[in-house]
Amino acid sequence: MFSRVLKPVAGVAVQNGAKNFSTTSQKNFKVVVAGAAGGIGQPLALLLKQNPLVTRLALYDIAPVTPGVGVDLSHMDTPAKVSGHKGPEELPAAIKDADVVVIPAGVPRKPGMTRDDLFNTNASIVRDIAASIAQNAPKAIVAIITNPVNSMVPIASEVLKKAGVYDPARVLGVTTLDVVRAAAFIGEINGVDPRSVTIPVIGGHSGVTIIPVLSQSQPAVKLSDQAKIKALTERIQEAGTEVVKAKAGGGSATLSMAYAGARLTGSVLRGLKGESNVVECAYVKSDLTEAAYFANPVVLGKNGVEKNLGYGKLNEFEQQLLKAAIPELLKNIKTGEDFAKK
Ligand SMILES: NC(=O)C1=CN([C@@H]2O[C@H](COP(=O)(O)OP(=O)(O)OC[C@H]3O[C@@H](n4cnc5c(N)ncnc54)[C@H](O)[C@@H]3O)[C@@H](O)[C@H]2O)C=CC1
Ligand SMILES: O=C([O-])CC(=O)C(=O)O
Repeated sequence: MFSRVLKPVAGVAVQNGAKNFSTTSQKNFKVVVAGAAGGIGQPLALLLKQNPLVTRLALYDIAPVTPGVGVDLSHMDTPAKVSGHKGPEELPAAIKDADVVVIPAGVPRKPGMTRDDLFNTNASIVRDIAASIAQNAPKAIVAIITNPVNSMVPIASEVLKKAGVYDPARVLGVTTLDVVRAAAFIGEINGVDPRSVTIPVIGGHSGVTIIPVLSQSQPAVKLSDQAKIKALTERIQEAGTEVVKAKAGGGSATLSMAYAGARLTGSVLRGLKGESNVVECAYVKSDLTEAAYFANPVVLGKNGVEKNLGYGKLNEFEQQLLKAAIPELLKNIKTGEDFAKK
């Protein structure tokens, strides 16, 4: 069951979950990457192949190269057994008995597009993968990278609900890249190792729904005036677009996303293994605000989301950001739910 949602607490610290992969694995985990041949999928698989908690790594994609990506990774001298699965007929075998399914399947943005512009293509991709999870690994933790995340998580949740296997503690939208970026930028400003920065980013994963809670940064952000805080906030909100523009038609963030996805997956596995105090921001089923799904720090445990830590105290500027985010989130969630209910 989804754990009770706690009242927002002040000054929530977000651990840098990827830093310490355990070397004494107490359990063997099967992880599936759905969309494994893509810009995110391949480096994500490369990173997961190095995680000692992963003993089976199943790569799924519709691209013909997928089995070859599997063969390539299988030559690495790390324990995880790799399998490659190509096309919908091989989806059930890929998903079967998975502990975690990470989904970066779907199209990325090109300059001038919003994440919402990806909805029409990506909605059915996520729906079909979720349907296979319902049949073949109903207890798996599902981590959705595919955009628009704000709408894809409601789609997967509705599909699992229809199949009678929905557990809100097991469906996460991956917002880790927002946290990673916020820490990178703050590290640069403060002149410290970004891995020593803890910063919650709450709300969702697009434009105004991305709310970096800079007032809770540890260490405090060394910016003197509000105009600079506003500019940093906007940079974090638009960081995805910064990459899309820089790649000039060649796609969106892939390598930093693979890093962030491997960190989130590693944290999910550490929670499943029974490690305590594993905290990450993720976009989850929520009753903290009007929005039925909301991102903020959560504790990951043996059944997925063990505890929702809330979003703590927001200053006046951050409260305004939250106010701006909610209508957009409500719209994105409705779009996803309406699609899934069709
Ligand atoms: N949550 C986040 O922070 C981020 C999300 N993204 C999103 O991740 C998604 C993937 O991005 P990239 O890897 O750059 O795209 P990509 O185009 O390089 O790779 C996508 C892969 O999905 C595969 N695919 C397409 N339809 C499929 C299906 N029905 N079943 C299985 N696989 C299928 C393609 O064959 C391709 O290999 C995009 O929607 C992008 O917007 C990207 C960056 C950050
Ligand atoms: O911006 C995009 O389209 C990809 C993405 O979600 C990100 O980089 O945050």
